[in-house]
Amino acid sequence: MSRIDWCSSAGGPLRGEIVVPGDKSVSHRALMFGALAEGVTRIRGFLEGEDTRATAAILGRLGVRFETPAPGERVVHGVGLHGLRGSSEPLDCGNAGTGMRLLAGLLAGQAFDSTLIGDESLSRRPMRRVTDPLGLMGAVIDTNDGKPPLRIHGGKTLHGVTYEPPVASAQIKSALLLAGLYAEGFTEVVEPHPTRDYTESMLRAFGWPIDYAPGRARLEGGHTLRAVDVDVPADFSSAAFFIVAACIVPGSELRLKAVGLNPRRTGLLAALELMGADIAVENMRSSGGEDIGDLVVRYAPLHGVALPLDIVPDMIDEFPALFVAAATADGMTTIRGAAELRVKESDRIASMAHGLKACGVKIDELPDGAIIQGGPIGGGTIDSHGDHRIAMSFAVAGLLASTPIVIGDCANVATSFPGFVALANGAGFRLEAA
Ligand SMILES: O=C(O)C1=C[C@@H](OP(=O)(O)O)[C@@H](O)[C@H](O)C1
Ligand SMILES: C=C(OP(=O)(O)O)C(=O)O
Repeated sequence: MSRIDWCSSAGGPLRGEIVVPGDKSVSHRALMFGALAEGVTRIRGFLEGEDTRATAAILGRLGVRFETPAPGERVVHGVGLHGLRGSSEPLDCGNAGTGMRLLAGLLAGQAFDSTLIGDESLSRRPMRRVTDPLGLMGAVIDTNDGKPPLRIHGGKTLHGVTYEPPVASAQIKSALLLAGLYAEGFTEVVEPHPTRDYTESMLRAFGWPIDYAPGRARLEGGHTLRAVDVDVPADFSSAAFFIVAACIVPGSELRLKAVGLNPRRTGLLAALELMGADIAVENMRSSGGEDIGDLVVRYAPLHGVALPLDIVPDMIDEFPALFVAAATADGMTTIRGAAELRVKESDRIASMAHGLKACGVKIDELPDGAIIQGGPIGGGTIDSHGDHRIAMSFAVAGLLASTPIVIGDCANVATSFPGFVALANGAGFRLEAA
């Protein structure tokens, strides 16, 4: 990947209507369930990001045929639960933790061996959180001291377990449920806090019997998946950068259309409302069992808060953007209970703290969060640490900075948000190549 640096200058207000790209979590899962189903699955609104394309490429190596009638569309020719064929080559998940952890569960139940690899960032991320419980089900997976590559031994008989993950993680839950499709008996996951339930809802839509309620999911192996079309909503996590931008730049009024509003994703709205934001949800409707709606975000002065612990898992990918909102708010914001941020594409607490300090913001790192003193933001040169969400968050900070913010290493934005720069500049950002 060639290096890309950005320069974000004071801009705005943010005006007009935008549609952000399709949801990453839903796109990964639609590919996987479409591949394992009997019949043809049509996906609309598919995220053309590097993470989801890596998952499609892996499934292609395993014998699944895809068509791309137009950008954002995929036709998946399902091979059935036992129709994948092995690949002697390593399967490259790129930057995607979701891709690797879900595929680990899916591949643990196959008759063939597989090796999952990832880029430098993914190769540093913890995998025991999935390989240990998959091991309890009878899977055999070798790791590099708990990190990728994952060498998954095929031909193992899996059996269902009841598992209580130590951290709230939809990736852990989903890996176990995917392995559970191939296991004898029942697989049950009981979570410390409910996480996004796309795996459960999509399994049901594809005809697999599953019992689930927030925080609990249970299924039995040995059924069949039947192809069904999937409409992917716009990704709330991508919308988050524009939501925060419109909240903090005076004079803004921005409509984000048809955004996925799964309640396990929208903690940022609750956090910003506590801080004084003016965000309205309009045209709320249901599509494929998911809530979607338009968000109308108007500028309002924000004030600092002590973030309630129970909304943390519902906004786990939105913290870098929230750090920026807190840095511009009046007063102090305290974030706790978010240690998971340290094991994302970068250590997001450290990345945000270093970057905000470089822009003159007073921020104290905590092991599981930060204390941020809001006030004016200065310019500076910061490093995204190759993390898409850090890069886009500092692009938002640049809107209010007294001098430009130069953001290093932004190519990874293409993993989750292709077209970010053009969409941002169309809405009022002043973002250019540095
Ligand atoms: O299941 C998913 O699609 C995801 C789950 C979350 O990770 P964890 O399961 O590690 O919390 C999130 O951070 C990631 O971007 C997508
Ligand atoms: C954490 C993220 O993704 P993943 O775990 O799939 O790499 C993210 O997109 O913020």
